[in-house]
Amino acid sequence: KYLNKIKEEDEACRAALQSGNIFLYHKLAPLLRRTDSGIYQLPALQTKEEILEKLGEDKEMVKESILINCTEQNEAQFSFDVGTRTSRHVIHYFMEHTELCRGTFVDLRKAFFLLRGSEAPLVARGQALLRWHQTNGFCSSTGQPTQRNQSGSQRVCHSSGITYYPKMSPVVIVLVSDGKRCLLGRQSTFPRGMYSALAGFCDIGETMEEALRREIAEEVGLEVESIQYSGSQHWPFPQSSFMVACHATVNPNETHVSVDKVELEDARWFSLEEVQEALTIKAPPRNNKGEPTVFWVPPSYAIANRLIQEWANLQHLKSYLN
Ligand SMILES: NC(=O)C1=CN([C@@H]2O[C@H](COP(=O)(O)OP(=O)(O)OC[C@H]3O[C@@H](n4cnc5c(N)ncnc54)[C@H](O)[C@@H]3O)[C@@H](O)[C@H]2O)C=CC1
Ligand SMILES: [Mg+2]
Repeated sequence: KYLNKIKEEDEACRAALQSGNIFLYHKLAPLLRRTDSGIYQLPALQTKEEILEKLGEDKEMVKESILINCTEQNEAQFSFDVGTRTSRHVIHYFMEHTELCRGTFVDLRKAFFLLRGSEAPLVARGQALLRWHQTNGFCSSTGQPTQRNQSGSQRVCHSSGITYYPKMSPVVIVLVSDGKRCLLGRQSTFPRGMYSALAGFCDIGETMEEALRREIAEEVGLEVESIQYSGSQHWPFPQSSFMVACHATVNPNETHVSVDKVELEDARWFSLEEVQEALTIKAPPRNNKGEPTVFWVPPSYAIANRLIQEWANLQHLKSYLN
């Protein structure tokens, strides 16, 4: 309820910013802090904190922070990008003096690896909102500048009256099984050796089930028999996707895979043993060019990993019951 109030009411949001927590980014790379015990955290700065005082004449720009969420104690959480409009000397200051807040700006993919628990989705959400504001400054109907509300939950073109809201693209991600094996594929842009569940963007007007059946037919030429919903995830790469994750089965007598080579470099069936081995790999061994040398699957922060883990667990349960 409080979150909704500060999202909608500019005055309440300005007040919340005074005592709220701010997470810093530099050109969309979040600031992480390494604790003495070697754990990485997302430092929550306060408006009055020394590092923000250093914004000097740009200090007013902290008001451009975007509301991300609020804690259970009703502390508002904001994201602020020091690398976009702040003047050059301030950016210099941040890049030179990040040790002041004992942190460094790191690429979001790396941050996903380093952070634990709820901080990874929070940092992704903060970045997604900053990115949306940075790329939606103009109305696509009139070409006029759009104005944000204080929280950043929307932008309005006062000339056309159009209100724009932060956007996500729905994607269906599916782990196909024939009862004994599961189907994984890789795009040529994936790191070497990494295979994942098949995914695809939903077309406008499609249901999730229709998108799933179409994607599996297009990418590997298989006909899905049954679908089971597993979970969902906001995915910030390369832009905000809303990942809907499902398990699906195919007829065990109709498992011939015909790979669409435009979309995928390879797709094939994997046994439980192969999958189990891959799930134990935290960091794949690499050759002297730095390329992974074994079959591995996406890390635990990706919903693909959860699908694969669930499938392996189910196979275990089935073999136990037999
Ligand atoms: N979180 C996870 O575990 C995983 C996430 N993913 C994500 O799923 C997404 C979709 O997977 P793909 O196989 O690449 O999709 P895809 O099979 O639909 O193919 C991508 C193509 O779809 C078209 N397209 C249609 N609508 C689009 C839109 N709104 N945005 C961008 N392209 C659009 C483009 O031509 C693009 O080249 C990717 O962004 C990928 O990062 C993929 C695998 C695992
Ligand atoms: Mg795809």
